[in-house]
Amino acid sequence: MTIQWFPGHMAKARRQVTEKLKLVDIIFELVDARIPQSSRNPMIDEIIQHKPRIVLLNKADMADKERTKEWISYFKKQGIQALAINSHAGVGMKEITALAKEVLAEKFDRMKAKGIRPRAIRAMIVGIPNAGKSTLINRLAKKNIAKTGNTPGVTKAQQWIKVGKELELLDTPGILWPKFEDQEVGLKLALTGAIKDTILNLQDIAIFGLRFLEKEYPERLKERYQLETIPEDTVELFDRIGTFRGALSGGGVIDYDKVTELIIRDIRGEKFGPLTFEKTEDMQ
Ligand SMILES: Nc1nc2c(ncn2[C@@H]2O[C@H](COP(=O)(O)OP(=O)(O)OP(=O)(O)O)[C@@H](O)[C@H]2O)c(=O)[nH]1
Repeated sequence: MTIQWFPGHMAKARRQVTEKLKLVDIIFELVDARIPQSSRNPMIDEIIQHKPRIVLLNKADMADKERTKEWISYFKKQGIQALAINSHAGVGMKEITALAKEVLAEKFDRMKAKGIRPRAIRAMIVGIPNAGKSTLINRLAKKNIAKTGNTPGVTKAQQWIKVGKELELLDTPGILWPKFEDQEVGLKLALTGAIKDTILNLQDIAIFGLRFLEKEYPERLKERYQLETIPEDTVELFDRIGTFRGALSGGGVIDYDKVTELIIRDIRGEKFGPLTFEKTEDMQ
């Protein structure tokens, strides 16, 4: 969450994923279901080459269910299987193995036809910081962390986590960078807590959040702050929210810093219900 990405870090992160690619049959690309596009690494296709993959839309509990369905169809249209999960509560865990088996069925059938003894599917999780990689690994691991240095082709002993009989997971995920140079992507990453607040102007984040709510979920915005109408003027909107929530400074005037913080906290804290900040129809 505190990573500052510089070209050197990016090259190293990429190398680490590339090195481990040959150890696994499949990549689990973990994204945040609230921002399925902005939480992806911009070079992911190039990095993982033709390795089979599944996109896991994590934190699905915090995302708009209808939009999540649309994103799953979107990925499928691109030829990528996708699944909504909640690593925190352990929802969708069994489905991960089932889907991996489905994606790899042909490869494993071919291995069987050649007389190769059946083995567990080997997988690695990759994703940007805060996507939930550790939470997912812990959830899948339970207590089944097994050290196996005898995997053919493994020079350095890798820690594999056994997930049932049919899946083995590398215990260290690949951490990749987001497309942070895009201002809107940055704002979405900040609103979902994926990047440090200090990188962006807090008021910009709050305003982006409010205008997003106004456009996509106006009733929820009105209800939360008891607004009959949503003022076009941002200062007026802040004033109305600040007055309603009593975000005042010592002298009784609106404290815009307090208003900013409470808006961001409300959005991150699901006070507007489950939200998804991007739509498949906006993809070119
Ligand atoms: N609501 C919800 N929260 C989740 C879920 N998965 C992870 N989280 C939370 O998201 C935050 C980040 O999770 P981590 O597992 O630390 O993320 P990470 O990808 O390992 O992060 P880095 O170590 O920074 O790369 C934590 O506060 C988790 O509790 C989920 O499915 N639902």
